[in-house]
Amino acid sequence: MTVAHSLSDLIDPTVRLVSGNPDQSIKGLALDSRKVQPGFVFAALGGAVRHGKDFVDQAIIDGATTILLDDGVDVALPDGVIELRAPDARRSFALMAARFFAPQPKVMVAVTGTSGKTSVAAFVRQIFQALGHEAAAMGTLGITRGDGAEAGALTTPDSVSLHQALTALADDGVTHMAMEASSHGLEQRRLDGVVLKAAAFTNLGRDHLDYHPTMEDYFQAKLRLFDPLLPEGAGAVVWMDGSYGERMADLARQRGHQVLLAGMGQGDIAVETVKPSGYAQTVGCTYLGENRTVELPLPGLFQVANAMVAAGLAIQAGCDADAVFDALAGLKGARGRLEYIGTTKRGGKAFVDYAHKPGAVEEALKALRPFSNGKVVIVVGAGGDRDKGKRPMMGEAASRYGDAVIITDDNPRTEDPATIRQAVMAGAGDDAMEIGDRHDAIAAGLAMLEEGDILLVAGKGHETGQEIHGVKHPFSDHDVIRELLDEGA
Ligand SMILES: CC(=O)N[C@H]1[C@@H](OP(=O)(O)OP(=O)(O)OC[C@H]2O[C@@H](n3ccc(=O)[nH]c3=O)[C@H](O)[C@@H]2O)O[C@H](CO)[C@@H](O)[C@@H]1O[C@H](C)C(=O)N[C@@H](C)C(=O)N[C@H](CCC(=O)O)C(=O)O
Ligand SMILES: Nc1ncnc2c1ncn2[C@@H]1O[C@H](COP(=O)(O)OP(=O)(O)OP(=O)(O)O)[C@@H](O)[C@H]1O
Ligand SMILES: N[C@H](CCC[C@H](N)C(=O)O)C(=O)O
Ligand SMILES: [Mg+2]
Repeated sequence: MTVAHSLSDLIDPTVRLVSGNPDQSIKGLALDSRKVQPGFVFAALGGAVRHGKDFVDQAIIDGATTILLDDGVDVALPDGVIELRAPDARRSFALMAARFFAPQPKVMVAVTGTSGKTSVAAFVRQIFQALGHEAAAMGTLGITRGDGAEAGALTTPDSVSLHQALTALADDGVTHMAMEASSHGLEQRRLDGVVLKAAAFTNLGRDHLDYHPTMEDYFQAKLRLFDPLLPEGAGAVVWMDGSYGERMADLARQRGHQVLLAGMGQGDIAVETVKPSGYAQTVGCTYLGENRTVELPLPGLFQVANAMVAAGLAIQAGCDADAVFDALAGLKGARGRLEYIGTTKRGGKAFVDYAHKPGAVEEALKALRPFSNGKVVIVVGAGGDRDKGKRPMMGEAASRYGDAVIITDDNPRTEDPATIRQAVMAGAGDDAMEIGDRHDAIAAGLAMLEEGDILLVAGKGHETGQEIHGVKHPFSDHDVIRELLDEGA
């Protein structure tokens, strides 16, 4: 439940009141002038495309009583409007949202990394649930509670929507929460003000270099989860196998966190053996030197990593380690993550996965290889209006780790689909096929399967749309495969 607050109760010490009355009653907060209502604070912030200062006049017409601005931004406000200034107004605004919408669920954890966030958050939510807690997850799949999900537009929602949602969940009895922290969300301070018990890092690989100027900037955005978001001395979990694990762990330790390391053959949670049996895996691991065996009901080595990170997060959040490791036997994969859909009449198996970056294409293909007695076919494309540099790298990973490659469209958005496909083809090599229409590409992939072969349809996972020339058409890899199998593929 939200009530009006006095402005002075909402602002952190870095905010300067330049003009106006600090006892003013605040009715709501908006980052976007189009959401302003009478009595609101409007934060006029610089964005990727525009600057909120250009919408201040409209916000005031619509009833904003208070305007929050970064220091140094040149805007003259009319008399009677309360002016707030801050060195990092985006952060101050998120902290304001946290105070405005309190309370939050009592136990919250967050995970960041290029790949694995949705899976880890889903696993932590399931572990919390198995241990008897009222739990929810927030991320790419929206807000998930029990088996139901309420879709959201972003992995990490803007700070107002996020804090409002947390409070609604807390008011509705949710005590335990697992959240995905995207690099955009961390950079844009969308999660600032969330009180975390523990946080985790999975890995860092090529993605989003349209938004972050360099890999180092991308790393620094991820680091914000450990510093400043995670309170000093709290529990951190770091998956050590990637090239950034050690550095992230060192920085987390320097910040004073209790760092739990996890990895293949290394760390406090060390995976020693993995034996696949059907689509499940028996994992032999040690936790603080003690041997454990986990029956993980999921295929793929990367899911072992995600399950171990999830276990670490739940333990760092205060759960009993024995109960946590027991709970791993009941995990279900997040929708569209290495999900088996069905078998063709000739005996080839079709999977859907959300691999839409080079490292994920590699991992997904490696994960499926043990299930194939013959070839692994991949249908894949790259998204429009996103990191262009990853396109040939995705094609390269597809042809290196797959036996046959079909390049298709995956949300070209406002770009020319053929141009995107060409960029992916450039990395995939001459043997790759190009079939723009995704339905036809999937049909061609299924038709190539013989007994024991595998088809991986990569990139869309849970998605239910294909955005072409700015228009979103209904499309689900899952449904298309099912239909084609039902029609006799
Ligand atoms: C590049 C990016 O991340 N943009 C996000 C950002 O917008 P922005 O601030 O840069 O927007 P802008 O258009 O430049 O506008 C500047 C300011 O003027 C304001 N404005 C603008 C127009 C107006 O009429 N009135 C007004 O007040 C805007 O509200 C904004 O504060 O802040 C907005 C509010 O939080 C987000 O909705 C928006 O997400 C866009 C739609 C988006 O597509 N983001 C994606 C890339 C994203 O964030 N993805 C990550 C996950 C990626 C992954 O891991 O794969 C995610 O967390 O989902
Ligand atoms: N630990 C991992 N290491 C490498 N690849 C992974 C890992 N976990 C998942 N993947 C790959 O990344 C894909 C997306 O997984 P998931 O949705 O869990 O990650 P995410 O970080 O939430 O991704 P996004 O940022 O796109 O939401 C999977 O379908 C799989 O191909
Ligand atoms: N959160 C990611 C999802 C990408 C999914 C893929 N299907 C694509 O459209 O590239 C993004 O917005 O970049
Ligand atoms: Mg995700």
